[in-house]
Amino acid sequence: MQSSENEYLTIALPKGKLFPLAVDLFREAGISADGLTDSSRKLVITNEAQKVKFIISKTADVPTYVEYGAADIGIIGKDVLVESGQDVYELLDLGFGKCHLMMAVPKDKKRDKLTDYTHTRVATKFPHIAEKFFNEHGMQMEYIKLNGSIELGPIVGLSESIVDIVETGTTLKENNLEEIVHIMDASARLVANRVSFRLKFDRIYSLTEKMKQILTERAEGNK
Ligand SMILES: Nc1ncnc2c1ncn2[C@@H]1O[C@H](COP(=O)(O)OP(=O)(O)OP(=O)(O)O)[C@@H](O)[C@H]1O
Ligand SMILES: O=P(O)(O)OC[C@H]1O[C@H](OP(=O)(O)OP(=O)(O)O)[C@H](O)[C@@H]1O
Repeated sequence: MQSSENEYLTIALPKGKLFPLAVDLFREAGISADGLTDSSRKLVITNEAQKVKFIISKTADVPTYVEYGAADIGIIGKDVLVESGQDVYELLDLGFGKCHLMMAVPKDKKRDKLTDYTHTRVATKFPHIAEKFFNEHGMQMEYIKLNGSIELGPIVGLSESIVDIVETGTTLKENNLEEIVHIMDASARLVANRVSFRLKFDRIYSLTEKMKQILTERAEGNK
């Protein structure tokens, strides 16, 4: 017999840039809850009629809630998902939150080729992705983990380079940095806990199909 907790679909949403986009998508898919707004300080928001609970989490923690089953599904950027190394089931590329991860250096300190940076310090919020990338290029690096404003690293002499997200390129430009190598593309993903996906298959599958349909209609509307 299922426990009453299993009657709910628990959804982990990241605070920050993806939050309003994720809320819009769920609303369009027919799932919402009173108080699901940017300004709310409530961490769990329940819609009893729909048997849905939203968990509002720090961005980097969404994959953890989903892997451990504290949330059945979640929305998270591919960058954060890969960095976390967490074992979740990736259901859908949501197409928003598009950006890419890259390495950048101060414009006036560019070296001739990538391998010329071997053994230098790189500041990043994504040390695992960075290390994998540099290892693949046979480069040993020193990684300095920062939690934000990564571009400061080379400006204040903390590191020679950064590995970070670029969306419009404005932050790089305003800080006299230049992208020297593209590492990976990213966008928001719908993910599921592997056990929840089996136990709550009908609900999760029909929600995924509904979202697919919405994304297709949005894409056609943009043509
Ligand atoms: N310009 C951008 N800057 C940062 N992230 C972006 C950008 N464009 C798209 N994204 C995507 O949005 C996700 C969430 O970004 P956001 O800045 O809200 O998170 P965060 O800075 O990690 O959160 P927190 O402030 O809680 O540490 C990123 O992981 C990435 O996938
Ligand atoms: O190419 P752009 O459009 O300028 O966007 C890129 C910037 O956005 C992100 O920072 P965020 O706003 O998440 O702040 P943070 O530095 O605190 O992580 C990222 O780390 C870059 O700094």
